[in-house]
Amino acid sequence: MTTHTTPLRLENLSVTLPQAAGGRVVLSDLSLELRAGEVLGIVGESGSGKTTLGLACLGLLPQGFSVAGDVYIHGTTLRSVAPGQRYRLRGRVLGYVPQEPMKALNPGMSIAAHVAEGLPATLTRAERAERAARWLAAVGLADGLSVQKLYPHALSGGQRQRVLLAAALAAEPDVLIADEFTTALDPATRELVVSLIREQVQVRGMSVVMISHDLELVARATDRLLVLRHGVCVEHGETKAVIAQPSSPYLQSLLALSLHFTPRAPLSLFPRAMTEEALND
Ligand SMILES: Nc1ncnc2c1ncn2[C@@H]1O[C@H](COP(=O)(O)OP(=O)(O)OP(=O)(O)O)[C@@H](O)[C@H]1O
Repeated sequence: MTTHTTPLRLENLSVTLPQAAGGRVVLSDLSLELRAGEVLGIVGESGSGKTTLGLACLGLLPQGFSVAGDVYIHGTTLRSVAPGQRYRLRGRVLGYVPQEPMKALNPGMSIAAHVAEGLPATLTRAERAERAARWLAAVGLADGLSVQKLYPHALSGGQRQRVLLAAALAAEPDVLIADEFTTALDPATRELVVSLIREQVQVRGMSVVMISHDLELVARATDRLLVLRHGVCVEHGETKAVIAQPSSPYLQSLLALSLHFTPRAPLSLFPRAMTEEALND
């Protein structure tokens, strides 16, 4: 979609659980704007409302959840799009990498079919296969063409997570909502997929909502940070500034827990006594 409007805007968004599930407010009066080419990190403890926020942006909250306020996609409120039509936004406009790769893939669909789902209908069969293979390779599934023939059961959790990311990125979305998309990945693969996302941000101006428990990752991969607690925004601002000077006691304690153990410099594998320098002393 070629447009100069704001890709994603939330205006006083609140979400309440169905009465049968307790009728509790799980997201409270949230407003934000995500510009083209911007990466927004969402952090907060388990149950703070991160996934609910992602699903609300996609218009995919389960039936019975009530929503107050508005989600605007390129200036159009989701309210004006019938629930049955919202899937049309998936792919080229909104990309989604859900939190649970095991549940998100259809066991009866090949990997090729998953990646092809969000691609433009105008592409030929060969073009689809080529694009799918390219993106599967880009996320580190080296032999993209062979992977396409497989079914989800044949893949590990980390491979499934990468299939979901490849499927979302292959459609070249304006906004990518990635919910805990690195949990099953080893550190090298995590770096690979994060730099792939950053590349799409720079090259195409893709906007990203990055939901994660990994504060260290969010601190270096996002431009802006929003911290949720019990569904309420307790901190929101430029990532570097927020991390350097957190104003809420909650973020201060999260940072103390998450960053305290991160080594500031690579650790030497050997004690000084065993190094060449020490031997030559
Ligand atoms: N389908 C549902 N039925 C009942 N309660 C729900 C449902 N989905 C979410 N909730 C509740 O809404 C609150 C927010 O849940 P949400 O999944 O958004 O949290 P989260 O921050 O993403 O957590 P996590 O980090 O564990 O994924 C939680 O208290 C959760 O129990």
